Amino acid sequence: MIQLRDVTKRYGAKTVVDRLSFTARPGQVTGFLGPNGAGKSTTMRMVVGLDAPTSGEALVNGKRYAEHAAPLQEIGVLLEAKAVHPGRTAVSHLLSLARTHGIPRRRVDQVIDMAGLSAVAGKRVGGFSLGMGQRLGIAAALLGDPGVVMLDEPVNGLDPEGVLWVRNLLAGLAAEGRTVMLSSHLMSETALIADHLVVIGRGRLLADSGVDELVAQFAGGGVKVATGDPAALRTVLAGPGVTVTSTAAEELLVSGRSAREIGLAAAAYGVPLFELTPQTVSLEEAFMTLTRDAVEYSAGLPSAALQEATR
Ligand SMILES: Nc1ncnc2c1ncn2[C@@H]1O[C@H](COP(=O)(O)OP(=O)(O)OP(=O)(O)O)[C@@H](O)[C@H]1O
Repeated sequence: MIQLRDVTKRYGAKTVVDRLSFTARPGQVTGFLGPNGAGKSTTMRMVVGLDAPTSGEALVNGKRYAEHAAPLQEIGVLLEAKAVHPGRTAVSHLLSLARTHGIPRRRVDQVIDMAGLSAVAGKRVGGFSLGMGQRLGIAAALLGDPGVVMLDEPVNGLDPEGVLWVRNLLAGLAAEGRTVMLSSHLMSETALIADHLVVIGRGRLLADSGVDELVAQFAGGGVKVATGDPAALRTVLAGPGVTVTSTAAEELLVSGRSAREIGLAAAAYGVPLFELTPQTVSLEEAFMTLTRDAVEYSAGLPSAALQEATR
């Protein structure tokens, strides 16, 4: 489990993480989302003790990272811009990591296999593509067979096959009861991988809920109904909490009734329907709505953040 409790991080006068609290739970993949500069990497660095919170605490399985006797066996991480000596081979890199943490050689072979790196295990890392480098980083994160896995932008630079591989791998790790957290700035992609989403903007928590709930929250766009008799349907549906607007000659937009309720009411009164479509917004639209005031720079008009910074 990863727990953030009221964590604030300031660099000089700039608050990068602002009283952030959330929990990434075992058995789930938690997507950690936010636009560029939202504070995701800083938060992850605090979880593994690479940065210290100004206030609050970041805990891994109930303890601060440094308090664990064998942290690599507790939490495996992939952080951006991970330094691997380019002259080393994949296997020598993993072996040296394993040796310093008392991990047996056979585990190195296992993670090389899991990461699909067997064919290039003896090749120098300097010649690796971005995707192979990501796979090596993920292999290193899994080396200690940790109960918690935290990956910063793991699908960055991966081709579709690589993205699918990460998705299956993380789902498998969560199914084994591990805590899995990954960061991204792409909500639609993350929603396919994650069960739970934590969204931040300018260091603040904007959403912390299941993927389905978050989608439902933003899907409140009503139901589009096409009918041969709009006037009759309006009469049939009229009632408290129901709003009906006309969008075209034979088309209505209904709020306050589900597609099922509308269909049943129309059938009961013999009103013909040609279409019944719940209006949903795309996840990317939902994400932009959520983070609109929290992006550091947006195309065209300066965002609130930029105006503040230049004030
Ligand atoms: N050491 C530092 N000193 C000063 N400011 C910093 C430092 N590290 C990060 N920041 C600032 O903190 C903010 C959050 O950065 P962070 O890298 O955590 O965001 P992020 O959500 O991971 O963004 P991205 O998706 O672009 O990687 C940015 O404005 C960044 O410039």
